[in-house]
Amino acid sequence: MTPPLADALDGRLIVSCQAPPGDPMRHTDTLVRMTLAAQAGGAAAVRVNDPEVVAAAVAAADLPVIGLWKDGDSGVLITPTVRHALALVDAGAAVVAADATARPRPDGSTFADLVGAVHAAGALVMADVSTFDEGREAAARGADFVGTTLSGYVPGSPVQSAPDLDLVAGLAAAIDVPVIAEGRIATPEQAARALRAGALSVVVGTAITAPTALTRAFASALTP
Ligand SMILES: CC(=O)N[C@H](C=O)[C@@H](O)[C@H](O)[C@H](O)COP(=O)(O)O
Repeated sequence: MTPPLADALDGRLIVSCQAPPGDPMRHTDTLVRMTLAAQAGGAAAVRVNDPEVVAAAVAAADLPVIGLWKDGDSGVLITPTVRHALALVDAGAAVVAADATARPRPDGSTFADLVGAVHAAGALVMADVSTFDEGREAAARGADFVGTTLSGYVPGSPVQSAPDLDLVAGLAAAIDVPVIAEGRIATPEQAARALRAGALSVVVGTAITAPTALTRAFASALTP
């Protein structure tokens, strides 16, 4: 069944308002300001890391918040356990984004366990996958959205500088669950192409909300 939230996301942009550890932008008020800027610019939703930032974004903005909680040093990092997922629901996330790759989760739970817990708590789940098989499996396990977030970041998926629009198209043709294109979408044209490939909506992070990474790209291009 398609959730009503899918109607609000259909054909629209989701902005990922995150900053990596150690980045000067990793500051709750700053990330809330990014969220408000995304809202002012016409985003349909935001994707936000950490329960504290999720709660602050939910309080400040009038947009659905897709929450994730990146934790750990290796393996499954994006919302690795049921405890992390439920903390995001408590913080007000409309959707919990979680790693749905085939790798073991640190609490021994399955992705289906996480889906069941989040649904029971009243929120939806976005499965972050790296391959076609993972996307199909996540849909079968009850994910409400499947995102191509982890393609290129997990062994077994193709490393490339462009977005993985083949994965978007393959999943969109094969599963009933809406597909969200995410990862390395760097221009408005690429975002539009992702929709034409079959995505319900498109997440853009670095190209909009990462001044440190963007500055680094310009600065290094000027270095002889
Ligand atoms: C792989 C991983 O951990 N991705 C994270 C997921 O939340 C974020 O670091 C990305 O910025 C996000 O997916 C948006 O992608 P891009 O910044 O390429 O537009």
